[in-house]
Amino acid sequence: MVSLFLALIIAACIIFIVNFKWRFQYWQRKKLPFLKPQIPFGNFPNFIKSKENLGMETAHLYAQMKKKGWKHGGIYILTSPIYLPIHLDNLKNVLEDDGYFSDRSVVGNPKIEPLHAHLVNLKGAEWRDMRTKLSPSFTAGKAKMMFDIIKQCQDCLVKKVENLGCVELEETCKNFTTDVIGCCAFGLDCKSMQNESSPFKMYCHKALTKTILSRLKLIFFYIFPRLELFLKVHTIDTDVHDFFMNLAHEVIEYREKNGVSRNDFIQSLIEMKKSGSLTVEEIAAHSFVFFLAGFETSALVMTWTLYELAKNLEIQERLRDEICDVLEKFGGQISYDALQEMKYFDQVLNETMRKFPPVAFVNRLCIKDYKIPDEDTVIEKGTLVAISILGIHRDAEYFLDPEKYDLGRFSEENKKKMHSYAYIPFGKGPRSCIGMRLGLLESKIGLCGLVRNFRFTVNEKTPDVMPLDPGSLFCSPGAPIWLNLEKCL
Ligand code: HEM
Repeated sequence: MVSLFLALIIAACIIFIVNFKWRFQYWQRKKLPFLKPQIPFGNFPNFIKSKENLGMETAHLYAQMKKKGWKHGGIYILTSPIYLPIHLDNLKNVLEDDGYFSDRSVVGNPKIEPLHAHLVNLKGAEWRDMRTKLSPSFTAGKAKMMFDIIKQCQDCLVKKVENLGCVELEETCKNFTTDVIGCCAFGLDCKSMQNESSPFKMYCHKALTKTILSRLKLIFFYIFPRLELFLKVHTIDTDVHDFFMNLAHEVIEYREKNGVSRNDFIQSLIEMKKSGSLTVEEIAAHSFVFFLAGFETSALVMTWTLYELAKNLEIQERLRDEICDVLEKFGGQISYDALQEMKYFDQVLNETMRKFPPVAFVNRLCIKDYKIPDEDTVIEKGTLVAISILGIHRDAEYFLDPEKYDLGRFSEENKKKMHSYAYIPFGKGPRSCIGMRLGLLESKIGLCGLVRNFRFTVNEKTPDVMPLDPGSLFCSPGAPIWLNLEKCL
């Protein structure tokens, strides 16, 4: 009996290993160079064991392939094959080729939870129609209209920190971007946003808090999307889902009943509803994506910028001088036009997003068999594709001494020489970031208020070397960044 049991266990182990070995030969069978995977984690052992940030682990894989001189290669997450383009031409083919790679592999199904029916998740024709409908809400003119609302949030931010002496950056910047989203995307009153314990802030926090179990669930259904639909899996807590849905319903009803109109994002969606092109549920979903896609990204741009400015005091001084000089020309008032004149500021933001792209990698799903030009390999329908933005941004071929924070890379002259795919913090091609202008504007307004008013230095509580957070899907700091701040006279 015991020996039968033992034989069964041994047989199960053999089947398990053979199965893995067979699956891990996928790229070999496809004649694509590949990095050796590890049973059972594939090429992401550290991310799955929560020891490394996903974006950073992908960047390491990119660097290994680059070192071997490959133009592209195959990797695996668990047993799922992922195609990783390295050469910028291969990358361009994926990002521009709308007919083969127009979808993302995402977790969260609109048929199960309507709040997921937003641009990041939508696929195929549904995505294309929605992108066309929403694009007019993200023009420079629309961003400009939101300037005053964001400026009020900036005033609150400056007030909040002025007597602190020392701040933890990420939390401070996230508070600001939550205020911006509350006001612009959900039409909340700026005053209500000053309340630290507002239900909006509480639910935003809850929506983003990920337990180990929920992270594993995300990875699992990211790899097996069909199972997610089959099992009708919920990825947003019901109370969070209901809160954001009800909030959108209430704001729309209030504005429609009382004839209230404001220069915010939700207003342009309400106008679309009036013409019959959006439903209330869709408005809720798009406001929600403003939060999901815009909150952490913009907060990270601010966080890493202030961190680098505190470490590079000359750059900080020069930036402050530019801000003060330009504002003097504009009567001391921060305005949309004044911000456009701050060219050194743009260099600072660009270099921050080069070194710390908030979205460190993007993914695509191959929707039709794709033959790689001039090669025998066919990327099969259903294959995941990863683009390592962090890997490209820290590639010494495009950015010499990539760890250095060097604004010269983004001088007018050097920008002209840069390959257009070597710097892609907002992605590229038809699915690139629709909120780019808003994200930049929001970060610039927040930073402008802080740098104009305070001198920042690194506090001793901040570690010398800053890792990335292994628990975050973004390029987030792995430890609290504390800065001292001193009021500028
Ligand atoms: C500085 C801040 C931001 C950065 C660095 C950033 C970066 C990105 C990146 C890398 C993508 C993926 C592009 C791709 O897959 O090729 C993306 C997509 C997206 N972003 Fe942003 N983003 C920022 C701010 C915002 C804001 C404020 C919004 C507000 C609405 C937003 C909304 C979106 C949406 C809706 C998508 C999906 C677009 C589509 O699939 O059609 N982002 N963003």
